Amino acid sequence: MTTPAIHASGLRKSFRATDGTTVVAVDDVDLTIEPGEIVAFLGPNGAGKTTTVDMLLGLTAPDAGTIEVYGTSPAEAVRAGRVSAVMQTGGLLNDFTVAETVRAIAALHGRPDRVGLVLERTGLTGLANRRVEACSGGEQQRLKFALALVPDPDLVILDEPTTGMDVGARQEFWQTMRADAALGRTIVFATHYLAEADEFAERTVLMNRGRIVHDAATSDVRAAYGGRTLTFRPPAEVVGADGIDAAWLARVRDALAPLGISDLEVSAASLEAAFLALTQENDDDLIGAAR
Ligand SMILES: Nc1ncnc2c1ncn2[C@@H]1O[C@H](COP(=O)(O)OP(=O)(O)OP(=O)(O)O)[C@@H](O)[C@H]1O
Repeated sequence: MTTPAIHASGLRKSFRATDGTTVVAVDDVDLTIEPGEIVAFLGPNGAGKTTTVDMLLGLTAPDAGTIEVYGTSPAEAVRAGRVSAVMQTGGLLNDFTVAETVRAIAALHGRPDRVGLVLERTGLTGLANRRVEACSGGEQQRLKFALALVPDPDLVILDEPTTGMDVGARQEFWQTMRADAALGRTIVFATHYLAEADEFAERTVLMNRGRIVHDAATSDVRAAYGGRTLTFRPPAEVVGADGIDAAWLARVRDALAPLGISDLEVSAASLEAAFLALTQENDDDLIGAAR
């Protein structure tokens, strides 16, 4: 049996808020991730994604529960170079160039041989001599990803890596990630963006209020909860500038009526519908935050 990349059981973490109340950030989370999986942690603000990621990386100690990363403690796995992270904020020195940054981290890891390769993998070779402060937000995140790849880790954990990027930069970032994941690395990422889970992750772990409310193949999440909506493509000749020809739609409704179908709506099934359904079951109040 292979050792799981991550095996966490009964994880709990609470914080004391400034008003003296206790916030349960992570509440009894069990999670096993096998080597080679690509997993999205999806959830609204405050769901507990970052706290979970911090515990997986050994940055925060759980109040209760156990975590093993490749059969050892998270801190040991990080020290051994088996796990790397791309965090939301900070971590880069503005005065360094891209290449100097990668060289400095490679020296720390004793892997100067990896500099050229990781620059190339992350599409940064052409920007090697650009100062960090002159790089766009997307380029800086790619640089962080390059740094994470220096020790050639088995597992990369990314905490909302594309926050603040425009659509183009996000796509570029994920293209880089996708190319790397194809080489067999295990990837776990936290995101607010449903589209990112949908496009990139084979498995989606949906968190809300510190708990895992759903954990399944991303396609199953959609099928189970968003799949109630019927969609189809009408023939081109009935679609005009104002939408679908009303008479044609009426014929469709008449044809479906004998099948017991009513209130037919033409709208795309989406992971968003699944997400809203799942978090609604868990807590109505947080739906606004998820949008
Ligand atoms: N250091 C801390 N002190 C007090 N409360 C905290 C601390 N860290 C997290 N929390 C609280 O724990 C809960 C979970 O936060 P966490 O950052 O893990 O959620 P998240 O899903 O990553 O949210 P976001 O998407 O907004 O980053 C929130 O209510 C947050 O306010």
